[in-house]
Amino acid sequence: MPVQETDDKVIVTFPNDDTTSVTVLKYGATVISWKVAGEEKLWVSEGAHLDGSKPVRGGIPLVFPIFGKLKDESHATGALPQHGFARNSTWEFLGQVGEKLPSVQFGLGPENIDPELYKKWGGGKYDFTLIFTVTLHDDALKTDIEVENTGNEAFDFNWLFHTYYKIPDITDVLVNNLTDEKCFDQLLAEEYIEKSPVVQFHEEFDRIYKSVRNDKYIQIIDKGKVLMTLERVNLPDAVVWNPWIKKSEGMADFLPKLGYHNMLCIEPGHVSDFVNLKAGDKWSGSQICETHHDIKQQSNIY
Ligand SMILES: O=P(O)(O)OC[C@H]1O[C@H](O)[C@H](O)[C@@H](O)[C@@H]1O
Repeated sequence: MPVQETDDKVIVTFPNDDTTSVTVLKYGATVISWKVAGEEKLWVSEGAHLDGSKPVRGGIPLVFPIFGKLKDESHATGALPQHGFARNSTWEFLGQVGEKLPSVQFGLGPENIDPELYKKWGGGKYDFTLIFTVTLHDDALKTDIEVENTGNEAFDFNWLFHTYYKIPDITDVLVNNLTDEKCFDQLLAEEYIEKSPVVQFHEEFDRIYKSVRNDKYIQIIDKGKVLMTLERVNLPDAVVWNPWIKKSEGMADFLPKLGYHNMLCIEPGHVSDFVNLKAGDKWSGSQICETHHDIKQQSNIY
């Protein structure tokens, strides 16, 4: 069976190869596993709550309509909790939409959100539909989001795929193609131009790379070998995050405590400013995570 639905999740396997699969929890429409030829590509904490009591620590949580926590209480998203409500609402499974490349869809609207939480977004005056599509390739995973404003008022939102990759060891990996990009360092609260020829990790890391051209690949390279190549469609920003020792100690659901060695978040999104969606309009964005690729070194000079 290429698509199997249980009470709380949907499991999709590749035709004639059940070692390649993706599992999506209905809670948050969170991808909690993606295996290629039996090898897990995503990191999920051993302490993650998968019972709908808390956003999942790992996999691909979906961030909407706010990234982080806005300090400006007067903005319509100002009262929302960190990363909004998409990751902690139960989405509707809409069914299978592709066969050769198995594809499934999930939907979220105001009726699926805890009313108290929904009210925190502009007092509950916005009407919207989110359609999340997950497509399994033999060596890649594509996730698409479409946001439709089905109400009468324009609204502002952020979108982000908060993807946690599983890696052998953070101290051995580097990320390329971010040189000369503008970034906002969330730890220093400073904006500057990334000057490192490659991004490496030896302490807590939390940067929003802004307006990175979508024809740029972002690659995770482990000791000279490409682990993952990321392509983005209509997602200008990329957050790169590793909590390192102290921050992971402070997260009760982050286990084992040394787990930061084995994870790296690269999160494509539209977060450095808001998308303003007029009544009746649609917006969409995609991330494509590919496991096979040569090193693609790209600069900002072209
Ligand atoms: O703990 P969470 O709410 O899941 O957020 C986890 C992380 O998300 C993003 O990567 C942010 O850039 C980080 O600042 C934040 O710590």
